[in-house]
Amino acid sequence: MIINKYNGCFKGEMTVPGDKSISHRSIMFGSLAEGETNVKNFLMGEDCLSTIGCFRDMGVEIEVSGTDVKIKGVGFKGLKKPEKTLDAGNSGTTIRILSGLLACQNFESRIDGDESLRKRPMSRVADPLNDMGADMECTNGKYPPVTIRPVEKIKAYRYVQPTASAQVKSCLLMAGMYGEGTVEIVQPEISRDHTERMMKYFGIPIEVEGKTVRIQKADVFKGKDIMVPGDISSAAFYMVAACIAKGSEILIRDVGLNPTRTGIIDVLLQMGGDIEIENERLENEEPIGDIRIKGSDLKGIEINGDIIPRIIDEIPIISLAAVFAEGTTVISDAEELKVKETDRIAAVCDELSKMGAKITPKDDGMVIEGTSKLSGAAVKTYGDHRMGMMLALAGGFADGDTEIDDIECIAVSNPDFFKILDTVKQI
Ligand SMILES: O=C(O)C1=C[C@@H](OP(=O)(O)O)[C@@H](O)[C@H](O)C1
Ligand SMILES: C=C(OP(=O)(O)O)C(=O)O
Repeated sequence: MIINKYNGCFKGEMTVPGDKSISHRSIMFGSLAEGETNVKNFLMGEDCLSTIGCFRDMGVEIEVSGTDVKIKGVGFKGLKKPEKTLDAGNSGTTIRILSGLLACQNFESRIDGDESLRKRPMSRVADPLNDMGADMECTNGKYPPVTIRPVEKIKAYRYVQPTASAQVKSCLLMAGMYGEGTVEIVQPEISRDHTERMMKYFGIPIEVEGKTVRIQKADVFKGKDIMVPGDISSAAFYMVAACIAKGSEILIRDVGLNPTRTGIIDVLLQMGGDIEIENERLENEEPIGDIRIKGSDLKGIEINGDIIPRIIDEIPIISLAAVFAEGTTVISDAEELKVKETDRIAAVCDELSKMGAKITPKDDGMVIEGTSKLSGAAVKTYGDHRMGMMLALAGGFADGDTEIDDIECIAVSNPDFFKILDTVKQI
């Protein structure tokens, strides 16, 4: 795909598709509930469709109409043995959280994914699950496909997480629902807490105390209606575009504002961004509101420590904001980027460098010297949706044309990325 330089700014209102993390979890808990769960504003992105596929393969009836999803819950113990290997596609969230659930079923299962997923570590869930008494086997000790066999029982367990990860936490919470005693997870920093909130919403016995989360064996729970807020990780791309382009003013309505996800707002404010939150409210235990962003002069900052889990998926687009900021931005403590859909430290640095950015990788992040200038180049997404969307915007701000090798990957989290951008683009 060829991207031409944008000549104007961004003005107007938009909504973004439903939150990916919450959409995944709505299928998981809706399937395990008794009776119907109706989900509105579900993200019809490929990752969430993979989760739907996995539950359908385990006998759950799931009807999709537009962005509405009706799940006919089979109950806590009602999943059926899949006839084939479950396919998590490109989705780390699907394969990791599902592993915790599959570990507690009375049937053997196998779950696999695409070429990118097959390179992502599964030992981070297999090791603690096996310590709890599960029987999970990874390929070459570490990777998908994984095989999970039934066991007699899942034991009480306390796990101190070496790295903040909502996928690992959620996986263990899933297993904890079926366990014989308390499962306690201690987080180094608080990662996104959508699982905890959704468990509370469904009446599952979960307890949160600071960085510690505890779960007891769950009982039957009933289906509920779920309204999925807009995905702040998708909104982040438009927020940065509006910050960079002078004269812009956009309003993004109905975005999830869960404090474990709003690091992008904090980072942009600290960089000098002009951002206001309006119309804040709570929908099924999740905060939601509207975000107003105006074009502004950005400055470089240091980004590290406990904000990292709150911006983990936003770092590629924050890197682009840093290119258009005055001064240097240093991102540290972000080693986790190396095990996403691609190594996002290397990919961001290599591709933005091709466009003339002054960006240097380091072991746990990158250093970006703001130059406010990019030149069109031939760049690669590595099949990573967040790289695709970041490079598309980088191309719009670059002099000359930018050629992106594979833009299809953006369908993983925002199939309407360009359509939404066009609604606010001023020429
Ligand atoms: O639980 C989730 O929904 C997610 C957790 C994060 O991964 P980690 O748990 O690996 O940090 C994030 O990067 C991913 O996009 C979604
Ligand atoms: C890392 C991501 O997703 P997942 O881990 O679910 O593949 C992402 O969406 O940026």
